[in-house]
Amino acid sequence: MVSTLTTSLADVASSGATLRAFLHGLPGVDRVGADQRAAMLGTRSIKTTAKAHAIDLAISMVDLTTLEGADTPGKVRAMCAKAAHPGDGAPRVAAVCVYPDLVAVAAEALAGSGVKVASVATAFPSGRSSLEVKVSDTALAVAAGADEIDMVIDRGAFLSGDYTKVYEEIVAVKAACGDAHLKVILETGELSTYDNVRRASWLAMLAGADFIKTSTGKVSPAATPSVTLVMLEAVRDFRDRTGRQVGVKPAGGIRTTKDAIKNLVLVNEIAGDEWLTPEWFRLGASSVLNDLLMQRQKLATGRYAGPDYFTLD
Ligand SMILES: O=C[C@H](O)COP(=O)(O)O
Repeated sequence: MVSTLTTSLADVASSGATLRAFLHGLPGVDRVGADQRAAMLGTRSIKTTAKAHAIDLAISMVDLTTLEGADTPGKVRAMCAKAAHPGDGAPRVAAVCVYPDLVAVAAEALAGSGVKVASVATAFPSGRSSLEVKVSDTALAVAAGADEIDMVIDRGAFLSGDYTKVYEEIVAVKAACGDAHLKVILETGELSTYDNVRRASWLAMLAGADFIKTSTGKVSPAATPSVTLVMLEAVRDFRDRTGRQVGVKPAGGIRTTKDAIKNLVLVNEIAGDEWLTPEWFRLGASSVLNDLLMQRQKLATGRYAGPDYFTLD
């Protein structure tokens, strides 16, 4: 059954018309219902023992990120040291995410640590360049040691209905990734509607995304609970239909332990606990790790450490 459906989905992209018909044939998202459900799940409280486990799980899912024009090799090395050994027995994070020119620095600093090197690519964050440049950006990052590539979709093409262009770019970038995993950033803050978030999620998955990611962190709103919910529904439904599991990465604006735990509740309730591992769920964030470490220490000792105890990101 699954293979028949997979085959029919493969045909979906055989022409622009069939792709459009498929994406516009997806059920519409009930915006009010999605907002209410996300808000309701965000109020769930968890017991202290479960909280300690949730904090460590969240730390292990962090893609510790720096994407600033002012980034230096020194800053990236310091981040990598913290990513691999956050301190006080906390688990290592999932990945360090940097611009392509800093991949080699991160790869050297993280060698043997188990922490992956992720690189944004494809003319991040706007995606406004030729396909040739995007593919080369990707190939260079992979050659420098990236284990994971975070590409952006062409939002202009998507919003003007040129789904084939978006699809073909993802397929080409996926090919340039080789063994590296591909995360496809939808930039949901520019997609206007939840229906578009659902369509872009399916488009990325059909084209071969290993992960779908909400945002670049450069556009607001970024990873709202509602868009994460819509994307979790999409990966759940995609797996039901094809048998292939795709990961989810909310990114941008996730700053506190509360934000992180709300995301874990969403994953558990919407996609299911098979997504509750760093293999299938990531939190893209520049500063949440410090708060997770502070709350972790508070739970263990009953008090907060001084403000200079944790290195600043
Ligand atoms: O992918 C991650 C984002 O770029 C980080 O955004 P943030 O600085 O809001 O945590």
